[in-house]
Amino acid sequence: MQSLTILGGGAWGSALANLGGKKGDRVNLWSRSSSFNLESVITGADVVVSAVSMKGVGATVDRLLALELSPDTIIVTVTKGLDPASTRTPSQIWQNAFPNNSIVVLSGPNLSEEIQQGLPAATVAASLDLAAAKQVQNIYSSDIFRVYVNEDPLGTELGGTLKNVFAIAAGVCDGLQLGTNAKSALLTRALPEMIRVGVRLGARAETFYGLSGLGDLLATCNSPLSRNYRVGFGLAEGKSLEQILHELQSTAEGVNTTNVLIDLADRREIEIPVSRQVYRLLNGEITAEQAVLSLMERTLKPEIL
Ligand SMILES: NC(=O)C1=CN([C@@H]2O[C@H](COP(=O)(O)OP(=O)(O)OC[C@H]3O[C@@H](n4cnc5c(N)ncnc54)[C@H](OP(=O)(O)O)[C@@H]3O)[C@@H](O)[C@H]2O)C=CC1
Ligand SMILES: O=C(CO)COP(=O)(O)O
Repeated sequence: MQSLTILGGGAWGSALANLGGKKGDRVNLWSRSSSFNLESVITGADVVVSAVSMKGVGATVDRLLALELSPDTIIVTVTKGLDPASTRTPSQIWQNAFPNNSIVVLSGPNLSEEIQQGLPAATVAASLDLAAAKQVQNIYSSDIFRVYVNEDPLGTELGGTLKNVFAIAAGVCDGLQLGTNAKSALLTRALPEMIRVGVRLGARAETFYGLSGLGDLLATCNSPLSRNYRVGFGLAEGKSLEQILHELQSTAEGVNTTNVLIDLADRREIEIPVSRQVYRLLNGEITAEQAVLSLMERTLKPEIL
């Protein structure tokens, strides 16, 4: 029996606590409002899963740094975001803070509401330490959750993070009722945009064709269960971002990710035309219709994949 501690009792943290308990492992679900203290659930944990949203990663890392976390404890991060100050990914932040611990990224097409209903899903546990990834694979695999492993944590993490920008675009596309052809074009052009960014940041291109990239792109861009999709849909309906986020009462990481991505792409001169229109829309510079028109009127070019 293994001891598993989930940090963050939001939608995904709660689902991961349920999934983790399927094999009889001991599971602790902790959030900052918990009555029990963090030290008691960290001590002796084989695996600690960080399921907080991006804005909580820094504070959660600091809390753990103040405690004695064993170097044998595997840290799993499931956050899909980018840090606005450093543009780093959550796994990079965790690895920097805990250089002696194995860091595993768990990411894939995993809409928490479907998983809470017991519907089947698959995901990826990725780490530079393959043994640690396999340990997480064994803990989480069940008859409703199939876990693959790979050794590209950055690519795995960036797939899940960047697709949120395109989920906003997909929500716009559906909200404006642009049709199946437009949606297909959007998703197909999104993938090379994700790969372009990922490869420049050091990820492997092929990772983006897997569950954590294309898989999560398809799930999130086609489901009203996705909060990022709902942001785009609301913008197409003419709602303000403030109103949408207020109604959502939950995390839509794509809003922050878009802003950080533009910052990063500007500094590194990476061409990200779809993301740029999402950025302009989120920041009130253009309407949803103008965003579509800008993409259609771009300079004609070969189809670069
Ligand atoms: N929901 C989903 O389907 C999936 C979500 N993810 C990713 O998982 C992450 C969490 O998402 P989700 O659970 O859905 O979001 P929720 O909005 O449901 O929950 C957010 C969680 O982050 C915690 N949190 C926020 N700020 C802080 C902080 N400053 N310090 C400590 N904890 C903080 C919240 O704690 P508190 O409750 O105390 O406010 C809560 O536990 C996101 O990055 C998301 O992209 C990944 C895969 C699937
Ligand atoms: O990442 C997710 C599914 O894999 C959840 O998507 P949202 O954060 O858009 O709800």
